[in-house]
Amino acid sequence: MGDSERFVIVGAGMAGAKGAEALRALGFDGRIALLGDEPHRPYERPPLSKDYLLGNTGFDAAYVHDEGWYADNRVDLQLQVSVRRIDRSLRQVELADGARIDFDKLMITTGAHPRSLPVPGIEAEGVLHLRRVEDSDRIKQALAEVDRLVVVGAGWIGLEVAAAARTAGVAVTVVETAELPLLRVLGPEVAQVFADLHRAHGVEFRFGTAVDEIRTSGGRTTGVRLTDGAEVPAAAVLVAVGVEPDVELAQQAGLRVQNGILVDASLRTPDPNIVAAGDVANAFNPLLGKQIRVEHWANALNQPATAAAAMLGRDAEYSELPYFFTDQYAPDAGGIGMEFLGHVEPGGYEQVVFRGDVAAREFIAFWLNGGRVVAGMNVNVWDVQDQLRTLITSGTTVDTAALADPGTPLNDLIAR
Ligand SMILES: Cc1cc2nc3c(=O)[nH]c(=O)nc-3n(C[C@H](O)[C@H](O)[C@H](O)COP(=O)(O)OP(=O)(O)OC[C@H]3O[C@@H](n4cnc5c(N)ncnc54)[C@H](O)[C@@H]3O)c2cc1C
Repeated sequence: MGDSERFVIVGAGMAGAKGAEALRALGFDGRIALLGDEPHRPYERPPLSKDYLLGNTGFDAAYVHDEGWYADNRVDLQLQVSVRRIDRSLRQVELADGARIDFDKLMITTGAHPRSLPVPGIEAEGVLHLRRVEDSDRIKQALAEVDRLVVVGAGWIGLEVAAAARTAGVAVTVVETAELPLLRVLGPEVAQVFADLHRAHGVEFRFGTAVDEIRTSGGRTTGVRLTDGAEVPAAAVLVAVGVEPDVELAQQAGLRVQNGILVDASLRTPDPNIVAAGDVANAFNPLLGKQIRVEHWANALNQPATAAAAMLGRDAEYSELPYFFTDQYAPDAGGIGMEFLGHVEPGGYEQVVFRGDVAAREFIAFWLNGGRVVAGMNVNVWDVQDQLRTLITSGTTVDTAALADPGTPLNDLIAR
């Protein structure tokens, strides 16, 4: 490893910034170029659907590093720079303007973008998506102007924006093809908790139906028509139907792509000079024993350290359980803060056990498979993540009555 080596990171979001940080923390002394197509230095996206959207925090609070950090750490941060090609044989990336940058090792952290909806009217003014700070600003402005927001998709982002809109006094209709919000990720038992939460705050759900057409007048949206024939008038429509990983560069470079860039547990692609991390990476997780692409903040925070180690030729594996958090409505207004740890497949668990008061939204839910806890979610209950992690990774067969009993410390359930 010489001083003249140049490592390039494509994608200046959370994972890219953490990748640069990890390289320096691991002692890499060569050149680092961090290339991003947004006009801002790397920032965190969770506030964009929560406190930033609500105006409770400014954009400054979202930056991953302060402005001076990049120069202090000799990270050549290049913004508004779009990489259009990776040339593996020459070990160069080509920018949109044709300029080329050599690399010895490359980390791809291009993230993901919102999935579009293939319906007429999708291009109309007032149809919104949410990924970047500019999107959040547009939604904030819409919430100040419209009486009703239609949210298409009852996933995490759709629900968080629904909560922000209700908090801002805007009427909300959520359209969802499934029969409950978050059904695919949580299953019906816990999905019901989120349906109840939002109904209690005045959200109207249209389940079991999809958007057929976005209605427009003079190029502006006037609402949606649903596949069941119903119409919902609204001057703003948020399309929140999931994201797609930004894999084009990898695909064009001949790397293996399948729901993200396929990488091993060390986050290596089959090309020894290229690794991937964050939302774009479909990595083998040794704890789960399978490939998984995780679209969550903690993954973008932690995975790059393993990718950086791989760039430096060191042995490291990323074997964290997926972790996710959300905040919906203020805690003093009957809202929830929750953390989720583990992984549940649709239909891939046998039972959900609740501990605590579900009606009061203060509980822990445990998903069990084969008598073992495979995932857990603490809702308005804190400081249990370490115990949950140990419970899941220990593979202990648990007594469900004791699991449901708040009087039994979680640690007592873990086989020693
Ligand atoms: C509104 C919102 C709320 C969220 N809330 C939560 C939450 O509450 N909890 C949670 O766990 N997770 C949450 N997430 C998910 C979390 O933010 C993501 O997992 C995380 O941002 C992924 O980071 P990343 O660096 O992998 O990708 P990104 O953040 O997408 O960054 C990738 C960057 O690469 C750039 N890029 C792409 N292609 C190129 C190219 N060819 N050339 C140059 N640059 C390129 C992109 O423009 C982008 O800036 C939320 C996400 C959003 C959008």
